[in-house]
Amino acid sequence: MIERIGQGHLTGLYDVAAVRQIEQASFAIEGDSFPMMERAAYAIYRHICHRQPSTRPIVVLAGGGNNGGDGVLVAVLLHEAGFDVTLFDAAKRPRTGDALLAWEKLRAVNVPVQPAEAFLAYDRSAVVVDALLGIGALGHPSADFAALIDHCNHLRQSGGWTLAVDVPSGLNANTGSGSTIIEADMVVTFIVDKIGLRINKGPACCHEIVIESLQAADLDLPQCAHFLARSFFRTFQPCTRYGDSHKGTYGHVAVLGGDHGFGGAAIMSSEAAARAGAGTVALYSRGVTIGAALCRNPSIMGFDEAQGEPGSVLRGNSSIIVLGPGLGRLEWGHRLFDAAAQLHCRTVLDADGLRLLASKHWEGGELIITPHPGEAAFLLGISIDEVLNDLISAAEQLAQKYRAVVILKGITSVIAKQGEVPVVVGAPCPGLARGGSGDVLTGIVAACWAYYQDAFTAAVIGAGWHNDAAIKCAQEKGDIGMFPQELLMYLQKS
Ligand SMILES: NC(=O)C1=CN([C@@H]2O[C@H](COP(=O)(O)OP(=O)(O)OC[C@H]3O[C@@H](n4cnc5c(N)ncnc54)[C@H](OP(=O)(O)O)[C@@H]3O)[C@@H](O)[C@H]2O)[C@@H](O)CC1
Ligand SMILES: Nc1ncnc2c1ncn2[C@@H]1O[C@H](COP(=O)(O)OP(=O)(O)O)[C@@H](O)[C@H]1O
Ligand SMILES: [K+]
Repeated sequence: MIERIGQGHLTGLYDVAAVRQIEQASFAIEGDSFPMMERAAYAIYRHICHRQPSTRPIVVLAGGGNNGGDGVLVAVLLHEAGFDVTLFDAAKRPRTGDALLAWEKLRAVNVPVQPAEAFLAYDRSAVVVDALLGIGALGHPSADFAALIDHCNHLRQSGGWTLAVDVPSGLNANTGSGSTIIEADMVVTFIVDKIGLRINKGPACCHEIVIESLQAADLDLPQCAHFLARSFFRTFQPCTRYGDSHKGTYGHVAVLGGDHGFGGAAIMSSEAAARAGAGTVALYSRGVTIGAALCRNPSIMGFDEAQGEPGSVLRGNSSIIVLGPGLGRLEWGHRLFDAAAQLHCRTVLDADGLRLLASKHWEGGELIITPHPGEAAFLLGISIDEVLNDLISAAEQLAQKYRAVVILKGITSVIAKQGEVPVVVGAPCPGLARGGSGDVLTGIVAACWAYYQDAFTAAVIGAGWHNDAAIKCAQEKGDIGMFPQELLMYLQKS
């Protein structure tokens, strides 16, 4: 189902081990490894000519490995083309292999070279080519490399432009983690798209990613995940409606929650379900919350405890329940959680619902759970760092442990289900980094579930749609100016 909806928009994300396998196969076929480094350098050179054809000076930061070797060859090409290029040499030991061959070429054409430390005093507005560390980096950058990275980021803040070769230095290409990382306007990554560029801190450091396959061998290796690019939503409008339809066609969403003090969460979730196209939406909450919800959105149905049991807000077994936003962890929340489980309906579980899930056994309907890394750590009994250092595995473990479809939320979100390749969706949107964004997500996902029926499809489309609408909203209102519920007005903007 996902493949059908993705229609070629789902691309593979690979880890370093896979890249190394492809690399070795390619070298064996070609009988030499240096031509691939030359193709890598030429690809970078082309992108610089295309994107920065100005007379700005160009700085190449080159480490001692093959990532640095790429940078060295880029410097040669730029120098020969008449650019004002200086290479800062950060190698700590004599180069070997292809990196040495590259260095010999550089020496033959007299590219200006300075020691890496001199870069720390460099203050011109330049194009910086980051070729310090690539997929061979181990652990955090050494202190001297971290200083170079910090200075590069400082220059960028003052008007510079940074292109990262293969991977922004300091970013772990497998986990997307790192302490001091190059912020790259453009990352030209080689052979395949790498998982670390798309999760955790990766997306915030890679403002644009270009993949250059370098004519590498075409091996059929397992992907860590698929990536659903934002461009998907340029041509795909989720939850479109049909002429031959009625409200029942688009399903019923029942939001249970909104204890005293947290009513807004349940209101936002129900409003999101309605705006994302659910045929009917009901809210079961405290009386005061119902009053406020109906003032904002009279199209939803509101029921408080005095009017009956939680089950009274359902419309048959096909209803989708949202449980968690504003649920609280007091007796009221516990009771609602237990009552919701008894209803055996498909359930989107978030926030306090997840905290209760960790301590109670869920015997209710099929689940989509939407933890952020803190909640994921709690659910798995591990630390947040352990979750962040392997988001894909954390999402997969959650899917297995709770027999659920999982949306592990973050700057990008990882969607996992047992037996499926996980999908990464989204792009950075700092405007979403505020209370309520997750509540809005639950409502959108519930409406998608009612529409698409398949939980994994609903989770992928719902999470991507939420992110896409938020980015459009932020473009008009600004990251500080946007409220989570306002993104709902952008669910249908192209
Ligand atoms: N795949 C391909 O087919 C192609 C690959 N290509 C390119 O090769 C790149 C991979 O090259 P690679 O394997 O030489 O590793 P690389 O990233 O340069 O790192 C090793 C160097 O970093 C250093 N170093 C490590 N950790 C460090 C730390 N924490 N802090 C500081 N320093 C640290 C380490 O130093 P050492 O430990 O030796 O002192 C050594 O000098 C790949 O990303 C792509 O750009 C292209 O040519 C196209 C074809
Ligand atoms: N910087 C960011 N870039 C992109 N998405 C973000 C960012 N910060 C938060 N989000 C998204 O916003 C939502 C936040 O959810 P959550 O932390 O549960 O918020 P709350 O519980 O307060 O509603 C998630 O969907 C997450 O993916
Ligand atoms: K790099």
